[in-house]
Amino acid sequence: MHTGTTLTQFIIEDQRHIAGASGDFTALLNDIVTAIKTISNAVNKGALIGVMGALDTENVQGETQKKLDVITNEIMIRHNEWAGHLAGMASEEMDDVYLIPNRYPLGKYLLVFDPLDGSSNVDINISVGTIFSILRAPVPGQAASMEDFLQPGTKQVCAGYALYGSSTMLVLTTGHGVNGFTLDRDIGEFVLTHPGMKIPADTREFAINASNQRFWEEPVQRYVSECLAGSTGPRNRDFNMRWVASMVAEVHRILTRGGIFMYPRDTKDPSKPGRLRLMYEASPMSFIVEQAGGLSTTGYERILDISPENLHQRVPVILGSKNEVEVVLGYHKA
Ligand SMILES: O=P(O)(O)OC[C@H]1O[C@](O)(COP(=O)(O)O)[C@@H](O)[C@@H]1O
Ligand SMILES: [Mg+2]
Ligand SMILES: [Mg+2]
Repeated sequence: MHTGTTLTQFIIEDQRHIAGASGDFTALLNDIVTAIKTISNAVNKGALIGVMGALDTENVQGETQKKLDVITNEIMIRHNEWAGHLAGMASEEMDDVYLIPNRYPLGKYLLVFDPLDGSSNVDINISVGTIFSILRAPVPGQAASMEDFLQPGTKQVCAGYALYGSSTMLVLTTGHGVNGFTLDRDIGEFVLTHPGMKIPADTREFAINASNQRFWEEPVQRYVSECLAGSTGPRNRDFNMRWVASMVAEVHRILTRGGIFMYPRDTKDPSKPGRLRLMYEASPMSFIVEQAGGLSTTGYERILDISPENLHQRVPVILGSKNEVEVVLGYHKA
């Protein structure tokens, strides 16, 4: 598909090759895209419309919610609940499954999302995003239970993220590679600008929150200290470091120029095997990274193979350039 193609045209063409495609998926994605455009406007307007700052409420993870965490969650719900494509929704900002109101028909898909990723950055005007994953409802047309959502990442029909940065971009996969679109506000359409995104296999750029160093396991301690030793150490080359504290921005950088992103298991809070959530952060990002030729692991297993036990389960995440992730994997096996 040539650059300049709109996202709507792209998806229609993509789905044309799927036998028995009913158009439901295309319509669902269209609703998600409308929600993302609405979120992009709200994030972009920021203080102008009084959406900066925190609320005195906490989400199920015990995190203080930002106003925009709740506003973006509402926008995703309102744009996706009515059209009859979904049997249920789940989100970082909602304890349980969101049941589609009786007045709307039920569909054959499930939508899981992180409405605002990187929310610690929203008040300081650093890139944030939205992450989403689409699964099939085990029983189409029937209200989904929590168990219906607990499917391994390999079962995803589609995964994507929106990045609200200097430009608003949408990057997604339906299992046929990864494509990036940029929002042209003049025509109100996402336009294909980054066809067939591929992660370079090698990199000299790592991303990790170094303030957690004393809690890391030995394999990660070793990997990071060797990167820091650079050309004076066993890796014989210098490395650069980045940490944006928005997973969407980190993954987008890696899709664009390579790199390795790590939020590994640490001993900071033994009850938490990681910081990032499987269903609406690690799984969709792993589908995208693998479709772009990268690797995504906990250090011990492929993230897409994990069978979820609950909606808000956390996992360690190590993803990015294939050859570099394999170095870290090797240290976990050593
Ligand atoms: O604050 P830390 O430890 O640097 O963690 C940053 C990580 O937390 C997150 O912000 C968590 O996501 P949410 O903002 O959606 O809760 C990730 O985007 C990011 O990679
Ligand atoms: Mg997040
Ligand atoms: Mg979030």
